[in-house]
Amino acid sequence: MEWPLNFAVCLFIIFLSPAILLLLHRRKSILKRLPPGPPGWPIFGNMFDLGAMPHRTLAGLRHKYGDVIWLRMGATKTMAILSAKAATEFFKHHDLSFAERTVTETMRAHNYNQGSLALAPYGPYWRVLRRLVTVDMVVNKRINETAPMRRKCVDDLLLWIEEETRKLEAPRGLHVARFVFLMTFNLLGNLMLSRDLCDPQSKEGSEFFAAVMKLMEWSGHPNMADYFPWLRRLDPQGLRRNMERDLGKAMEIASRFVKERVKDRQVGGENIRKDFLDVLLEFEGNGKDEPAKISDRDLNIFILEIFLAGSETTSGTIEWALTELLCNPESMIKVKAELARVVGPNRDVEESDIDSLSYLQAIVKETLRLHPPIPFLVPRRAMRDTNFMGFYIPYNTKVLVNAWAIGRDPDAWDDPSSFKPERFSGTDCDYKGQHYELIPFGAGRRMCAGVPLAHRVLNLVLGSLLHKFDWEFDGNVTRETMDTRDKLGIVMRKYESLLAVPKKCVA
Ligand code: HEM
Repeated sequence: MEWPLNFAVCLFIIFLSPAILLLLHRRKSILKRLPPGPPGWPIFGNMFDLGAMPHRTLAGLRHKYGDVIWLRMGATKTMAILSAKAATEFFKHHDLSFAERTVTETMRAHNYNQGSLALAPYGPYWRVLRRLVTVDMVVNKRINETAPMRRKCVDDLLLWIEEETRKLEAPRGLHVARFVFLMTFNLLGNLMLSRDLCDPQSKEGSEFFAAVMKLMEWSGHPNMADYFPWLRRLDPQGLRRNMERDLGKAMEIASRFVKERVKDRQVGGENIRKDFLDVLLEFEGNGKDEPAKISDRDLNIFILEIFLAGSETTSGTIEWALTELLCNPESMIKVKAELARVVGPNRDVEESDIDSLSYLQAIVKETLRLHPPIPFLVPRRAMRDTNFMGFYIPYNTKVLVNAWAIGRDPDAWDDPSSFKPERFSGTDCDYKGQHYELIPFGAGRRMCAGVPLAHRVLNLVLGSLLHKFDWEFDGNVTRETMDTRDKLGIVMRKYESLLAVPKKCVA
């Protein structure tokens, strides 16, 4: 009996094993299925398919390919996430697998990416900096202590606007975002270094401002070397060279600020003030899995980082909020009525008012929903091969989370393209990283570290501009003819800067 049994087993193995192998192979290739996406060109892939507004083009591709799509940008593998559902899956279940950043070629100048919190590899150094920012710098207690300083920066802003208006013979539109940008620069300068940087008297301040503007310019340019790594040495557009030069200058100025401070601390003791720079200088790590001190080079990089992260993003948001309010006068009337009721005519808006200004907060949320300043967040990168929503995402894939498309996802929002701050009334939906349909600050481990600060600054500045002035369109512009296109550089801005006419409110 034994022989026929063995024979049967052998037959079974001979005939069935190819079938089993075939099945296993098919299963493996199903598991290795990449997300769908547009076919692309030889060598260049989809590089030329996305145009000047990639956030909009990609949002449009969702109808054809679905919530998650695959792109080949030159030699770079890229996954784009286009819906609130896919973003929820990404941040809830796969945040760790994608906790690394993709670093562009320009940001490797002077090894910036190694010292930067936003770009640092996901590891002990990132953890130290992140803790310093979220626990020691922008924690509510510390922000409360610095509220008077922010109020002063906003007072300066209102004064600059008044003075500028007075200089004009006839009422003409002002480039509002430029003033807000300068104010934000001073505000961050005071938090970080306890000094105004856009003070006409400060030579170093204006040099520093000019250098940071250059960094923004170089880092916002699309760079061929990011798509074809073998072009890195050639640097065909010269962007890396420009960045090396201007980043070098900016770091040099930052290092002067640091040296001055170290001297001050030696003379005046350590308790004269406590700004972000003091926190960094006082840091003492265990020297094992974290550095014992923050190195001089990393200090300089960190200082720059705060300006890069916080200035354009804030001023761009205020510009969009004012634009939307001018185009939606019913919302303008409502928010001014709220300010009149809560703050009244005889005093300025304070940060302590923000909790009572729910319509103002809804306007900020609605502005960030429609116009997230960093529409693809800061791109992530797969730390390992990952199975994401049934697709195989190989190690090192770059991930673009399209916050712009997600904020306009018709499955998550009613009438998604309309500006309707009322949609937030009676809901707890906000941008603090728990509601994946609203992620202008990202979500998960690498979410914006400055949210508590940005939340206050945006509401305080917008509330103050609206409380102090009535705003009108410039010249012949109407809500129908107002230009509402956007353009993408280091952040997404209004294509044409808003020019608006301020008229001082009469009490
Ligand atoms: C309107 C204002 C702002 C917006 C819209 C914004 C948005 C963002 C976004 C989208 C990210 C990437 C998040 C992700 O990848 O999931 C980010 C990261 C970051 N932001 Fe902001 N930001 C703003 C203001 C600020 C301010 C004022 C600061 C400074 C205190 C700041 C500091 C940072 C830092 C340090 C990171 C990197 C976090 C990390 O990689 O761990 N941001 N921000």
